[in-house]
Amino acid sequence: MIKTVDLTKKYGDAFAIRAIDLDLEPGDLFGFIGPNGAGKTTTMRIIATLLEPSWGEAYVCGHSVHTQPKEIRRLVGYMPDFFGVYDDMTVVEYLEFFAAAYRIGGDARKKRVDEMLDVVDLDFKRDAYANTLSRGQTQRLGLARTMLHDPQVLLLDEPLSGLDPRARIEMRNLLRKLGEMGKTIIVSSHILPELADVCNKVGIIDRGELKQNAKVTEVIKMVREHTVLVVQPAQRGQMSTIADLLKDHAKVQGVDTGDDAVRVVLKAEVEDYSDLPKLLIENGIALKQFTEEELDLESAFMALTKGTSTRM
Ligand SMILES: Nc1ncnc2c1ncn2[C@@H]1O[C@H](COP(=O)(O)OP(=O)(O)OP(=O)(O)O)[C@@H](O)[C@H]1O
Repeated sequence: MIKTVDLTKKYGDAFAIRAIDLDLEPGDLFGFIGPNGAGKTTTMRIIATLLEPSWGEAYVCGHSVHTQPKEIRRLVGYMPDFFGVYDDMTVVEYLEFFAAAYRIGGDARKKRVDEMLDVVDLDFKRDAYANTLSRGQTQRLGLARTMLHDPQVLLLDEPLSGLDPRARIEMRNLLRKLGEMGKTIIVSSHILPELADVCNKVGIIDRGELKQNAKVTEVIKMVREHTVLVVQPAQRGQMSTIADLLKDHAKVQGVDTGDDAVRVVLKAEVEDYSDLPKLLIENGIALKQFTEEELDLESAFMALTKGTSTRM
């Protein structure tokens, strides 16, 4: 559905994006994550045919941005990170204005506008002036406008930015709903955890280069250098015995005794650690918990974009 090959944009000597290869299938909800200035907007604007690449290719449904931009524009809806709404228009008038620009006329226009207001849950504001909407409502209005021509592909630039927690949840639910409608969506953010649970794939971009591009669970695995086990005995008094038994084990890099569990950091190359619980049980320890610690997404993101935190 969306494919980019060696996609590159240079401004002077500086690379805004460098050799980006993406391959998204119909129905993918792709989280495009990176710090400010990483190249997310540049990539999306090229796919939307609003910007020409320096070299490389981008295809939407097999159409090339170089040779078939018109076909692509019909298929794509692009929502920029900031857009203005007109002061003197109500929500309905605003959408009807853009529907007219898409040459949707007559009854079809009214029907389409009503459908979009329903999808983004903004019907209750239909007669309100667009400039009186909250940031979350404005984003939803922007999304409705982006979808007026029923694009199969949505490119949404930071739709969650500046939203309060409640509006964020609403927008995430809306993204899920659009995914279920079968749209192929690229949604950008500079915060990985905020998107990870709605997207099926994520790409992490830093300084114009795509660092990781895979399913959410795979990305976490890739950035995880060491497996960490959380070991909790049935009896608290046995924590120090666990630490003593494991600290010099050949597969263990180190142990860290906490309040109610021992964290065991395995050596980087270790994959099979099935002998460790066996060893503990043989030494008379009843285990309440023996699990891999989940790597939180914030740490994963920071590990992948090392040294760029000052640019965020
Ligand atoms: N017109 C331009 N002229 C020169 N440099 C540009 C231009 N547009 C973008 N850049 C540079 O290209 C790089 C990528 O910018 P881009 O806007 O794609 O990043 P981004 O990931 O979308 O960031 P943000 O989250 O801040 O929007 C940045 O270093 C930016 O300064």
